[in-house]
Amino acid sequence: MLITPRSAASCTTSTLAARKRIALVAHDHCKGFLLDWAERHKAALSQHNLCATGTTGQLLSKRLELPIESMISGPLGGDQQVGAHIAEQKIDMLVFFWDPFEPQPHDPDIKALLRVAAVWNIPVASNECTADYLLSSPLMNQPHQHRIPDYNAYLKGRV
Ligand SMILES: O=C(CO)COP(=O)(O)O
Repeated sequence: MLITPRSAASCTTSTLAARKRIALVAHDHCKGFLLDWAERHKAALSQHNLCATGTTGQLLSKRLELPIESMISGPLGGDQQVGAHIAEQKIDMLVFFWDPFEPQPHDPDIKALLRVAAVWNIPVASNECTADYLLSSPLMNQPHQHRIPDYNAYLKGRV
């Protein structure tokens, strides 16, 4: 039996530019890993536009000395802010070292962020190894067409 993706009818494509808009996020026990990873990849990251949740962003800009747009701190709404930017197609890629060992007070926000990243089909790295693979992809520095929800068709079907 051929299984058609449920959302196939309401998808379209969009192009991720060669210069990506990358969001960087890490939970407290993972911040050291993200900072070390980002420092190792500073040259590659400097080719892109970077943003981050509040604390992560402050630490990263100190360490990397690169321009980084810092949003609100995660527990105060930063995950939601990043998620909103993804839904608005203002963020192309998410590197989120979330902590698999610690419960977080803003767990619903974290789930929502990861969900919206899946909805908008952007590349997501949730650990260092995947982040290495992502950054070494040839697609990092070239335009890349990806499938996204067709919002106009979605609305048309609802009103
Ligand atoms: O809590 C976070 C992600 O869920 C990260 O927030 P901070 O970068 O402000 O610590």
